[in-house]
Amino acid sequence: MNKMSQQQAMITEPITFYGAGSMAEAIVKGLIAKTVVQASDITMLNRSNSRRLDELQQLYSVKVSNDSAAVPEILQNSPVIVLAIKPKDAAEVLRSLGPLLSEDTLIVSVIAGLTIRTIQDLLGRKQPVARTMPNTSSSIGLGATGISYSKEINDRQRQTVMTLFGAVGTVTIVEEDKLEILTGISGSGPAYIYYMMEAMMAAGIRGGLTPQQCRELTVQTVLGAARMVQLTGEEPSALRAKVTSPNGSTQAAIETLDKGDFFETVIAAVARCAERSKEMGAALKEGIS
Ligand SMILES: NC(=O)C1=CN([C@@H]2O[C@H](COP(=O)(O)OP(=O)(O)OC[C@H]3O[C@@H](n4cnc5c(N)ncnc54)[C@H](O)[C@@H]3O)[C@@H](O)[C@H]2O)C=CC1
Ligand SMILES: O=C(O)[C@@H]1CCC=N1
Repeated sequence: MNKMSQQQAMITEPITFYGAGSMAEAIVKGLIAKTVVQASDITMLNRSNSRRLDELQQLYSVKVSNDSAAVPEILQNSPVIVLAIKPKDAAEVLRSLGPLLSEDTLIVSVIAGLTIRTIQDLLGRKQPVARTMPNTSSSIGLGATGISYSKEINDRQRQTVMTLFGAVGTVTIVEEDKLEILTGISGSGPAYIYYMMEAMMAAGIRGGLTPQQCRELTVQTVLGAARMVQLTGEEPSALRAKVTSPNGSTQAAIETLDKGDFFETVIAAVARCAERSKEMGAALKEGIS
């Protein structure tokens, strides 16, 4: 795996986000905050929700459209199209998109499970594709994005993709068959951490702390733990050992987690996430034939 951190270059070509939901907004918010792309170069599309588009336009000064008469021309004139729709909507969108593309239009997909091969089959052409798996922390510049490229992609397009996602966090290039397990760790991962935080806060409230106190203590604890791993370079297991006094309170807590098979349960959750991504991809592939 090849890791790269933030890139400072600018993207000067128009980018269209096909789908204007949580993930598209997270990326756009991060891009605008880093001024890597001018807001006037970004267009966000959805099917019908005009209120949502108005909100995005007001927040980020981007262009927006859900006008079915105007959308084909927007797509035809966009050298970079980011697919940010749900997997269930992907087949229909890709089939209609294929005939509108130029040979070198770059397709960037954030859709879980959807393979490069299926994207090209649905488009009906061997388009340059970057299959990516970002996460919602991109909105604050702390995303972690996994990327795999189709062989049709050129160096300039690779650079555009690196700039796009490097501006909103770290980028990890992987073989395409590793993107599902990567989804299990970093694509869906924020949700597991939030779930853990929900449980810690609930425990604190049950123990008599105020919700505000629980929130502050939990957030700082998670933030501090992540930064400790990052800044010390130590393994999480070594840092855990430093918190865990023999026969102390932490050991008692870890033993309780182990009774619930915590470690293996997390591994099973990541594996099931990866498997579900594959299932979603397979369903889209089956839809072709
Ligand atoms: N939410 C997350 O944490 C992550 C999501 N993803 C991927 O991002 C993709 C989008 O997910 P979310 O943003 O969470 O979904 P969402 O439901 O918030 O957004 C989907 C957007 O697509 C639009 N859309 C649907 N059909 C359309 C059509 N025919 N034409 C134009 N627009 C259309 C919807 O109006 C909506 O704006 C999914 O494929 C998901 O796998 C990837 C990484 C993380
Ligand atoms: O839950 C999902 O399917 C998407 C993919 C990664 C995060 N959210």
